[in-house]
Amino acid sequence: MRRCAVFGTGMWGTAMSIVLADAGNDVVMVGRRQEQIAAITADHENAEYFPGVRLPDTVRATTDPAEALAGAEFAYLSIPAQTLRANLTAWKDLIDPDTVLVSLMKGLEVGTAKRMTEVIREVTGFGRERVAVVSGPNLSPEIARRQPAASVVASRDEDVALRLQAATNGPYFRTYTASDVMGVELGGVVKNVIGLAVGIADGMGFGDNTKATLITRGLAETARLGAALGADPYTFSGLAGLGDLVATCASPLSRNRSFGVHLGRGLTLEQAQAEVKQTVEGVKSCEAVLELADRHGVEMPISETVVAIVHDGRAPAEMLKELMTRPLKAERHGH
Ligand SMILES: NC(=O)C1=CN([C@@H]2O[C@H](COP(=O)(O)OP(=O)(O)OC[C@H]3O[C@@H](n4cnc5c(N)ncnc54)[C@H](O)[C@@H]3O)[C@@H](O)[C@H]2O)C=CC1
Ligand SMILES: O=C(CO)COP(=O)(O)O
Repeated sequence: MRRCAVFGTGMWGTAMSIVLADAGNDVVMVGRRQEQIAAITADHENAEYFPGVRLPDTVRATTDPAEALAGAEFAYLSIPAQTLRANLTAWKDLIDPDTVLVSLMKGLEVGTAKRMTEVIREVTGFGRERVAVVSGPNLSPEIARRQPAASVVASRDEDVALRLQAATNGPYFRTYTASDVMGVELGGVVKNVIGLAVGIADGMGFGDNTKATLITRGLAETARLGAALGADPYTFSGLAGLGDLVATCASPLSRNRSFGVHLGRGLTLEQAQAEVKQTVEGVKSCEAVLELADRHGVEMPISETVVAIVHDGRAPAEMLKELMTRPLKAERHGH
């Protein structure tokens, strides 16, 4: 039986562990809190996140990264993006020479604006055949309850993508391979920022026309950034682009969208943070997205609006007015 390590015992690490076990893998989760780890192994439940959802018997947990990594074919990383560099620096010498690192994260590193696979390669020195990403419309509460969904497994190495597809595909989780690692990652990162924007609009009391406009123009600015960086534009109409954007912007289960709703209703950043306790990647990553856009001369007006509201304390109503009164232009693909 194939061994998979999953770093992170939060919502997505737990849901992916269920997927991997149901797909026939032996799964070892790595967490930090002893009592949570013990409960996952003994009670087969991660009650903090998914009470009543039974984890398969082939899932166990440890606080010891070396134990989880021993013999692991794939190590999935599901921790907050801003903690990846420090954690991986501590773990890298424990990784077997054949293990492939798989990012499940949807954030950019603040300060460097690097994607997670870039951070992984920089910290470990691994070649591209040892790094991959999984991303798609995968709200963890639905996946943990085994509702059907699909996702993209991307690696620059075709053999790795196929092996990862085989390992990750299961009865209710259908995986598609891709080679456009950058596009798949950018889709997952920027959809969180657009999810915040849609949430803000919702919190301000606007309806579906406003939200559809933000989703569509949000996808346009995502694709514009991707094209400038060298990603495949078609990736953004796939599961890791449009698919994830729709799931996030439509669902009350999305933390990014919910966070936006609080801001739209007039809560401050701190008040919204107190309401949404789990990782909300868009809050930090939106600044890094803009940095990347600036570096490449790409206009991202919705992301700019989100940064202004989230980080500069600008009023949502004032920012919306600015967004609506930008210079008029033609709607063309890639613009
Ligand atoms: N929840 C979801 O539906 C999905 C989440 N993701 C991505 O997965 C990543 C993780 O998100 P979630 O599991 O939802 O977040 P979460 O907040 O539920 O869990 C985060 C986990 O990381 C751990 N953690 C926090 N700080 C840490 C640190 N400094 N060092 C080591 N571990 C630390 C926490 O203890 C927790 O186990 C994010 O990048 C998110 O965008 C991707 C797809 C779906
Ligand atoms: O990435 C996700 C769904 O694909 C989860 O979105 P949130 O992080 O906004 O909850």
